[in-house]
Amino acid sequence: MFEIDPNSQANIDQIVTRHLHLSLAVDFDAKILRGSATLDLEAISDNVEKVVLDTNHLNVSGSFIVNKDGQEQALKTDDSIRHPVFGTALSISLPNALNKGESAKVKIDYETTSESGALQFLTPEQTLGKNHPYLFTQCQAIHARSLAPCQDSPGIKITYSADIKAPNPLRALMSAISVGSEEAGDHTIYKFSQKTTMPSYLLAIVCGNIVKADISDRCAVWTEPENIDACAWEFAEMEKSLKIAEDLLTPYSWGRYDLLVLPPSFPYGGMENPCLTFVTPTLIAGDRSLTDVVGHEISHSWSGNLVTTKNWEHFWLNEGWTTFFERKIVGRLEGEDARQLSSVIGNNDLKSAVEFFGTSNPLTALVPKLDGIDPDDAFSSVPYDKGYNLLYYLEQLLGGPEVFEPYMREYIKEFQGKSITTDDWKEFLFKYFENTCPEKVEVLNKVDWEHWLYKPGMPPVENEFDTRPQQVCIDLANKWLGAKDSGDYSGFSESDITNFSTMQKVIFLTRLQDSAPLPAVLLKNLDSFYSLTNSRNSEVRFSWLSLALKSNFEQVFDAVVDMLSTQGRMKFTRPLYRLLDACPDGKALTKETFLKNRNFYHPICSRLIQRDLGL
Ligand SMILES: CCCCC/C=C\C[C@@H](O)/C=C/C=C/C=C\[C@@H](O)CCCC(=O)O
Ligand SMILES: [Zn+2]
Repeated sequence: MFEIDPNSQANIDQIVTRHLHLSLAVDFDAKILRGSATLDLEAISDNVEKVVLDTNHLNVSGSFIVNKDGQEQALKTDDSIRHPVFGTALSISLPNALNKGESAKVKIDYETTSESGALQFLTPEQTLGKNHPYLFTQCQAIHARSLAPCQDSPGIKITYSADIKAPNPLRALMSAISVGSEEAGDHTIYKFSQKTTMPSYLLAIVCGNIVKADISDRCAVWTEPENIDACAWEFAEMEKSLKIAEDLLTPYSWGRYDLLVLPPSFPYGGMENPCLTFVTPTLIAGDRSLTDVVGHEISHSWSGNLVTTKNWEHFWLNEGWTTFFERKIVGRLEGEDARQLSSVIGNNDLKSAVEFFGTSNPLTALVPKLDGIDPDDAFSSVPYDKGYNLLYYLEQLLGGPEVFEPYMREYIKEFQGKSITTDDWKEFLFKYFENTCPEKVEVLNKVDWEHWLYKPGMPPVENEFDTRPQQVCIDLANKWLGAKDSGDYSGFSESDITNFSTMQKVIFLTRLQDSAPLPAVLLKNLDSFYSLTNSRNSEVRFSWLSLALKSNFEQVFDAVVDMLSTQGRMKFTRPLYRLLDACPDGKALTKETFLKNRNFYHPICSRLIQRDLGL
């Protein structure tokens, strides 16, 4: 326990799961899933007498060995080991010890509970259509154990199959290929198969009134019928991004790439569930200006889903590489200027994360220690953008894209299907350049690895991103700061930003935030010229409301409450609650708004906001 993975109690050093079969029924009245999990296990050491699985908030009614002839024999279990963060270890005694290479099939009958953190059951009024309930899961990082008993460590890779029984007319989908369905009275049983090995955090289920719009022969958008047209239009170019990623890396190996647009409480921008990426509806801007998140999730099909972190301490290998690939796609879709702007925004996010945690906080190290720590509590932009900055720095150091991109491809080929640590990554980096350009090893030996990988705070080297594409944003911000002093706002017009991309608007507003608090008259003029409060673009609206709250501009309080009440994406909700709470007259409104919306938010989001606000 805890040797290989500080966040799992499973005995993955003795026995591993090869395949998982889930047979579950969705009960919307009881708001639980009921059925069984069957694990094909293989001993990787001698004399293995038990299998210890991760569970959290599950009711287990029985564990059985399933013999070759399908006979089930009850097994003794012990669930006395309970960890406040990592859940209940389910220790199952095997009828006879297994030696290395021997296998066993174990079935656990169970049901989830109202405390299962992976699940969010929505009432009809929390959906768009208002007619049907809805269920979706979020398993990353360690919530799969509240969906099913499993070895809930990214160091274990499994194939899986499932049959999910859902009440008509609702439809179930999973992070797998749909392989048919059968009628069962007023229910339907949907069958799934995931033949590519993957970590447990990529298990995912959705069940609701969802329909599909095809984008290409391997891509489709799924969502409620009420917004299927808007979503199909918004994401019409995802096949193009998928092809760019394939050219950059290796052929796409998961079969389908579908996109599910969830109800607004979904806590993340996107979640890279294989075959079926989950995304927030806050990406629907009406002008395809927020689709870089889709580029991020597509990139996870290689970094994270094929080459996986061995445990959550090496999460940067998932997110740093994915952010790097995401920005390569942005560069090929919209030009190098866009990649540079995206890098600048990311660096600003990194600075905010380091400031929020504190520059000496161990969680701002690229590879933090997570003993006893819930990964959700450690989550921030650090693994994304400090990871990105390291890879960008290495690309420059080693001779640019023409040298680095071939290495990227070889890295994916080397480790696909595996779970690795930072040491594995670094060892291959050196080996690759020893073999291809030995003189580069000297360059690699000069990198301050200790600081980049293990020191908290900002990186030892600041990348020089191209400031030209952001200059127009900086100039406009300076013009507004000039007006602040002169009090003359006559020189502005809405056309100042009509040609700004989303990224340029975000950089412009972030630049002004650096000079906050700004006078109310300036903010009133800014909003009236650029109609920011009513922007349909969630990133622009979020940057504007953050700037206004940092200046205690109370006229935006209603718009802030509206944004906090109509979507649950933590990237927006957590900072907005903190900023509203910091306003002299915002405290009461903060608490009132949170208490009103806490059941609207996903459990992960509610818990983290409650912690942020000290409620
Ligand atoms: C290095 C230590 C930290 C390890 C944390 C691992 C998982 C955090 C757990 O909360 C899961 C996070 C899942 C994030 C999914 C999607 C994100 O890319 C979205 C980023 C923010 C947004 O765009 O909304
Ligand atoms: Zn990601």
